[in-house]
Amino acid sequence: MARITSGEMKERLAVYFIMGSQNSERPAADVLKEALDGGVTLFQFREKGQGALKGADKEALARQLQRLCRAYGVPFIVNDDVELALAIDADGVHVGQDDEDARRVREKIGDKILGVSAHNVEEARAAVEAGADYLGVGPIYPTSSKEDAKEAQGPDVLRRLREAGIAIPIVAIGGITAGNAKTVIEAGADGVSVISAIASAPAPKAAAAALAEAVRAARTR
Ligand SMILES: C=C1C=NC(C(F)(F)F)=NC1=N
Ligand SMILES: [Mg+2]
Repeated sequence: MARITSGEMKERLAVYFIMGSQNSERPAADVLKEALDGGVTLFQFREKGQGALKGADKEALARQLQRLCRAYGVPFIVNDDVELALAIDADGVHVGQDDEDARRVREKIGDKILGVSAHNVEEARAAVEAGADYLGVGPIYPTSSKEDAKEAQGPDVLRRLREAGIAIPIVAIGGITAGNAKTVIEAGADGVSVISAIASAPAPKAAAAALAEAVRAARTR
């Protein structure tokens, strides 16, 4: 398997759903199935926070959600936990600035997808050097999904990265909804990533479809 191309990565980043067992009262698999039916293009298993599963329980949930994604042809990304990603042959990993060094992770995962969080031009450049396939940039807006989130940066951080010549696929994260997705795409993001906009929605399928439509409409400008 070769490295994902930049073009395919940008397509996959259109509607990037992220969740774990702590993001919904409902079983994660039920929410994920609805999100996949609604058209999410990429999924990240992020098992964090108060009450997060560990060890065998975490791996069992990961495998269950991975099977669902495989049935829909949607790549399955694991947040933080590189060893879990390798153990279950996930399609990729996402690491933040305080996780394992991106260069080391690239060495461990070979051609799998590598996503890196970046908050500024310096971190973005370092992630590109380390072999990232995409950057997660944000929080763009205030978020309720990440306990230790940094200050919301607004869409301008995306413009600053593009003006600095950062051409790598970028997904915006943090407080994104169907109502503000167009703004972040116009500011330079290739797609949007969400937790609560889908996981906390009364109808996750409709929420995913609305996000997909907002991103599609914004791209055709
Ligand atoms: C902290 C994070 C920042 N960005 C992303 C992603 F959207 F995947 F790029 N995932 C995370 N877990
Ligand atoms: Mg992390």
